[in-house]
Amino acid sequence: MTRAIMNGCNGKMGQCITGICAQDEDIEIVAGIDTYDGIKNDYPVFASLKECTVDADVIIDFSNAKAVDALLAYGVEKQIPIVLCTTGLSEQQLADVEKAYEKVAILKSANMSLGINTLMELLKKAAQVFAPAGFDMEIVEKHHNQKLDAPSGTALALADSMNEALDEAYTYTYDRSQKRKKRDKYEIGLSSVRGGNIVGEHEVIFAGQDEVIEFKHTAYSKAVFAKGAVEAAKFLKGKSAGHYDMADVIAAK
Ligand SMILES: NC(=O)C1=CN([C@@H]2O[C@H](COP(=O)(O)OP(=O)(O)OC[C@H]3O[C@@H](n4cnc5c(N)ncnc54)[C@H](O)[C@@H]3O)[C@@H](O)[C@H]2O)C=CC1
Ligand SMILES: O=C(O)C1=N[C@H](C(=O)O)C[C@H](O)C1
Repeated sequence: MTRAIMNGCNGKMGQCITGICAQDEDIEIVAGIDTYDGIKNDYPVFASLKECTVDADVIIDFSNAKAVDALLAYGVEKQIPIVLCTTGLSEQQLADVEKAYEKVAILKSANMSLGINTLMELLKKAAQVFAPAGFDMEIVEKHHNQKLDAPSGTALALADSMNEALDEAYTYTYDRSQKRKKRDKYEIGLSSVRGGNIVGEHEVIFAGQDEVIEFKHTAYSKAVFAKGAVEAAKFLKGKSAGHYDMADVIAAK
C-alpha cells in the first residue's frame, strides 16, 4: 500500500486522482494540501504542506508553480519522494529541482500519459532524420481556457526531446509577431491555443520541401494523466534520491 499526500487536492487533477485512488486498494491518499477549501474529501486537507501532520510514502503534486518551492523544501526535509507534475516552473525553480534530485527521489514529468512519453522517444529519431534534410520543426499545442502557463510543459518537453537528439543546436521561438523576418533554420516554433475545455492536444510538424509529416497526440480525458501519476507514485515509493521520469515507470511495468 502506498500512502500519498495529494498537493493541489481540490483542483481538477487532484480530484481526478482522488477518484482513481478511491478505487485502487494499492494506494491511499492520506492527506491533501490545497489553499482552496471548498471541497469535502474523505481525507484531511491542510492549507499548506508545513501544516501537514500526516506521514506518507510519496507526494503527488498537481498544484501551481508558486507552490513548488515549498514542495521541494518539504520533500527534502521529510525525505518523501515527489511526483512533480505541475508545469510552468521558472528557470530558478528548474535549477532548484536539479539540486533537489541529489537529496530526494523526484519524478518530474510535464505529461504522465503513455502516448506523449512514447512520442518523445519517436521524435528523437524523426528529428535526426528530418532536421538534417532541411525540414522545419513546429509544435502547436491546444488546451482549455483555465490553463495558466504557455507554452504547455509538454510542448517544451517535446521540443527538448528533439533538441537533445540534435545536440542542442536549436533555439525556441514562441512569438513571431514582433520579428518581421524569416524563420531561422535552427529554430523550433511553439504555438499555443487556449479555449473551452480542450483537455490537451500536441501536434509536432516537420515541414519540408513539398512534404509534411505530422505527429499528433490528443488527450480525451484528464484520467490519462491521473492514471500515469498514480502509477508513478507507486513506483517512486522507497526510491533513493535521484532524477526519475515516466520512461522509468513504463520500463518497470
Ligand atoms: N504532468 C501532467 O501530466 C499534467 C500536468 N498538469 C499541470 O498540473 C497543474 C494543475 O493542473 P489542474 O489540476 O488542471 O489545475 P487546477 O487549477 O484545477 O488545480 C490546481 C489546484 O492547486 C491549488 N493550489 C494553488 N496554490 C496552491 C498551494 N500553494 N499549495 C497547494 N495547492 C495549491 C489550487 O487551489 C487548485 O485547487 C498545472 O500546472 C498543469 O499544467 C495538468 C495536467 C496534466
Ligand atoms: O494544464 C493542463 O491541463 C495540462 N498541462 C500539462 C502541460 O502543460 O503540458 C499536460 C497536459 O497537456 C494538460
